Amino acid sequence: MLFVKIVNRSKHALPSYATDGSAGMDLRANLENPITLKPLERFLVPTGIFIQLPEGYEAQIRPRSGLSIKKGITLVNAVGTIDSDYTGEIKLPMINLSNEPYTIEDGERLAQMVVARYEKITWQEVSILDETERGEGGFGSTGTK
Ligand SMILES: O=c1ccn([C@H]2C[C@H](O)[C@@H](COP(=O)(O)OP(=O)(O)OP(=O)(O)O)O2)c(=O)[nH]1
Ligand SMILES: [Mg+2]
Repeated sequence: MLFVKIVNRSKHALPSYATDGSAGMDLRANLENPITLKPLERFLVPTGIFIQLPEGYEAQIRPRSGLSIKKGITLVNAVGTIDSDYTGEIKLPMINLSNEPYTIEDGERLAQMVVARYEKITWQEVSILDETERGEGGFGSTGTK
């Protein structure tokens, strides 16, 4: 069990796992007034949540699949990274990829947060890399279907 400090300045309950097996906790908009995004409009939505991750951990902010496929509402940065030393408010850079306006309501679940360990590396500079089965092949090198 990993304990993580959180300050909740939102009007909403702490983010929580929806089911025992959920990887992410849903994050809610914390808004004074609803925000309407026109097609292709972006807005940095506040959550009112501030967290302090232990060193060696990050939080990944990921889109919600339902909202993205049904409404075209997603994160403009694809996956957000919350650094362990970031103690500011978690914000959600949302974009409307549909061709209709979309109104974000206060308390709406817009994204999900997954806490993950990461490795810090030290470069070992070499002039040539080891041979592998794939080598430099990528971008469809194994076939298209
Ligand atoms: O979706 C996001 C992405 C980032 N952040 C916060 C936490 C993160 O630690 C900080 C910086 O994020 P990032 O490194 O992605 O942004 P940057 O554009 O490189 O800004 P900086 O120069 O502050 O690192 O912004 C969010 O609240 N939401
Ligand atoms: Mg950065």
